[in-house]
Amino acid sequence: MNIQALINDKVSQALEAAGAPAGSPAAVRQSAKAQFGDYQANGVMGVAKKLGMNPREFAQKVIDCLQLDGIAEKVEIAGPGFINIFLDKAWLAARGEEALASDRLAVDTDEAQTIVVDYSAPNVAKEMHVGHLRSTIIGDAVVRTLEFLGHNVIRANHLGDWGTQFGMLIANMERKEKEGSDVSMNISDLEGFYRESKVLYDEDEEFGVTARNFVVRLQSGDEYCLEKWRQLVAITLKQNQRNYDRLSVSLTDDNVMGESMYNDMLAPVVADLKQKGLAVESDGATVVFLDEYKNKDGEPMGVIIQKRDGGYLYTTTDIACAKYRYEQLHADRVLYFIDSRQHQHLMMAWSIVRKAGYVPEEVSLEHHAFGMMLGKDGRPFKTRAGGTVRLADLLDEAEERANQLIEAKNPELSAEEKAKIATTVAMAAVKYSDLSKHRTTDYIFDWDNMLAFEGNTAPYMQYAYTRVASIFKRANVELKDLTAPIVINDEKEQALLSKLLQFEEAVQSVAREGQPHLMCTYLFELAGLFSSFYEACPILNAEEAVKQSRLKLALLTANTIKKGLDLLGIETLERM
Ligand SMILES: NC(=[NH2+])NCCC[C@H](N)C(=O)O
Repeated sequence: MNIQALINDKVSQALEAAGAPAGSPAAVRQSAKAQFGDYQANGVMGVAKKLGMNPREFAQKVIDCLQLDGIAEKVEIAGPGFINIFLDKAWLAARGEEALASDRLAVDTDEAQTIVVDYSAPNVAKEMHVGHLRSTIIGDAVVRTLEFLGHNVIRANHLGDWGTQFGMLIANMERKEKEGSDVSMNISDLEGFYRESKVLYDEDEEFGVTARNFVVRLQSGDEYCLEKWRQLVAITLKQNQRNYDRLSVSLTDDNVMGESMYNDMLAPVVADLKQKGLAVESDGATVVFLDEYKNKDGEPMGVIIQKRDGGYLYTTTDIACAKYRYEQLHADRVLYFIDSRQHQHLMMAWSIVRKAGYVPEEVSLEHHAFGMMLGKDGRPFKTRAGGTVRLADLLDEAEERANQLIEAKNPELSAEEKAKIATTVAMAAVKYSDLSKHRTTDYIFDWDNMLAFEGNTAPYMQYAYTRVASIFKRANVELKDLTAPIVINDEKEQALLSKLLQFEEAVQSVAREGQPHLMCTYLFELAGLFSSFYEACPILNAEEAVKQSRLKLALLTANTIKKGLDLLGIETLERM
């Protein structure tokens, strides 16, 4: 149950009953401090002002109309006209029992929408690097959350598998074949191969002509070129899959909807935009001028959708792609996890999409932008030699460091167990350190920080889970043995339970805002409240009924942390 939504509804009804215009916002939020209760309604003052009434008097009228019998034990006016709501302990306890009895923690499902999530999107013939890491793991966490809420999620890996670069790659493949050298390669060679092809392209005129010729042939569906292209795509996908598997990211080849997929749509889209009068010829190219974007001379900025040589652009593909996601996939909502430098590109593409009527306004196109990954020195994250960091190397290093950590912490474990813990902690650390930061800011990649057992880190959260779970091991009980009800006697118990019951609100906020850090913050606060509870309220030594009630709170905490981490794509361990 979403308690915030419930209270918000109740306050909205009370507002109306007290004379507020229909639809006046109740603005119910979680209270920031226990002294302000569990929830606070902030909407009253705004409405009172509109009605020309004294806000505190109006707040009293709203409270008189507020029907929270059995739900709240106290409702107060605070400050200039806030309403503070203190939930009833027995009501909370009953909700706790419901959550405990449910394998989805009594979280309601939403009315199912079709939601396309565009994430990961690496490029063919290039190794995945750390820049793709953010998109991949943030997107994955949001996908998991949306599916948990019952949505029909379509994972769209917008692979960079089309474009003029394939001309030079195919030309180089052909060259190598003619030389009789081996062209079967793995991706690490492919990176080198890409660079080699680029040098040839830039420096060898004849090679350049051949390469450009291959581009035209590829785009017109020439089988020889397509075959070579397929080879390049296949090698890339195989290598990417290894990264996805290591990170437990739920992407497979089936989720690839690369740029090439939209190739056949490009000419008709350009023709249609011309016919609608949106696109015009300009210097031989086809351009859409957008009034809402001005260049430095104050003139509308132009977006090229077809070059003079007939080639299409990244933007043309994104226009077609949005159209496809609405028309063919029937998306109700499309989320793009792409770095913030592509913001203007997307806004311009979508502006054209809307003007052309390809996607109606009620279908939201959302750019969930994220910042760059920086090194400790605050500059873009690079290898010591200054190159881009390969994702695979980064994951290797994480494992190495986690190995050392576990070796020092748990030398007594078997080698196998240590390895399992180290891998799990390593992947979790890499993911969590990214997920826990506000997505839009640049983020500083810091090994020591992410592997620390203190603070809002993966090891801390995983350990918090293990610790709570171990209380159970020591008590040697299962849920079915706990026949006594949850009873709240201590304020630490109440604070913990109230937080536990806000899990659904955390899930909803991630689904709505595409910001997994909201879940991380929630779990971190929850773990903190558990620690305070555990310090103040002995469990195993308490008398039987109290012990059982507290064990139930502990179990619900363990279940909630596990589920929350699971929605972030992070594994828990029974022992670490
Ligand atoms: N629909 C999109 N444009 N998705 C994102 C693609 C990201 C692109 N392949 C890159 O590496 O920058």
